[in-house]
Amino acid sequence: MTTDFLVGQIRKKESFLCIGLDTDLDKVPKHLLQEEDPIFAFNKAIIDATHHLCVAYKPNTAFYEAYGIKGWQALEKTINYLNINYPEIFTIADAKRGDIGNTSTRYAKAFFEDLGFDSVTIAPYMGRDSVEPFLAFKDKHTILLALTSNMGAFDFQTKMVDGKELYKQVLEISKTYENSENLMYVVGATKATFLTEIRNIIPDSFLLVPGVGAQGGSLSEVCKYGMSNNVGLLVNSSRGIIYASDKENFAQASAEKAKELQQAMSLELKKR
Ligand SMILES: O=C(O)c1cc(=O)[nH]c(=O)n1[C@@H]1O[C@H](COP(=O)(O)O)[C@@H](O)[C@H]1O
Repeated sequence: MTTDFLVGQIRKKESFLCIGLDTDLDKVPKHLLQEEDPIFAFNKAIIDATHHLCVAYKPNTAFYEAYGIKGWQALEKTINYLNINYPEIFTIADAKRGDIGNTSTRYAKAFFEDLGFDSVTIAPYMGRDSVEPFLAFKDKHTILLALTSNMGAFDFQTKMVDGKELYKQVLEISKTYENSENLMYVVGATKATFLTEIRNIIPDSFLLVPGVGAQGGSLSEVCKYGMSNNVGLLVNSSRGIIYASDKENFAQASAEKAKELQQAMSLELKKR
């Protein structure tokens, strides 16, 4: 998917919501556990109830890998279901990969070619040759961790390196990578005030912003400091939406939570 198409969808739906499909069988409604594939049954119900309110879905692969082959099959069914039924949706494999070039090429094939995701999250720690194999795929997006939402972000990401915070070095150096136009970045919603300086370095890049909802980040702060001329934001909520209820009406309840965020996003878009 091109970035222009994504921006068009954001304008049309008045939403830059990404719903995180962090599907955990300890948290899904009990009646689904009798289904042949409870993970897919849960995801399908959530997707059917919420697709008009969001522009992206982000399955975090940990939640699928945790169930072995069955989990991986559920992930494959989920991405196929999205690509066939809702091709206008931007899909993110939240896998946080990155390795020596030869290995990164195989990860890129796995997520972009075999599974058919539009994007994948990547850890930048191994540098240029670990990221460029992902960037080589046309109309696919590589979402580099810049400043993450967790407390551990302060262990390394904000440390000074050559007179500049490490996360700023990640932003600046990654701009020199081949096909860097295919880069997006992760910035946690809990770090919203950092967004002004981040936007000075990458004024137009899309940011995946997790951390509203369960982690306490503020949507209005993220928009105030992070919105660009082309919106440039995909704001993710996982638990805050998908576990709104553990009863039969769980999908409807998740749609209500998604609608609350979509309406707040619509207001933010109108402010600009
Ligand atoms: O890459 C991510 O998506 C990510 C980066 C980050 O800095 N913080 C973060 O929470 N995430 C992911 O975003 C999702 C947040 O989930 P909730 O806190 O339930 O909304 C999880 O899948 C996290 O793994």
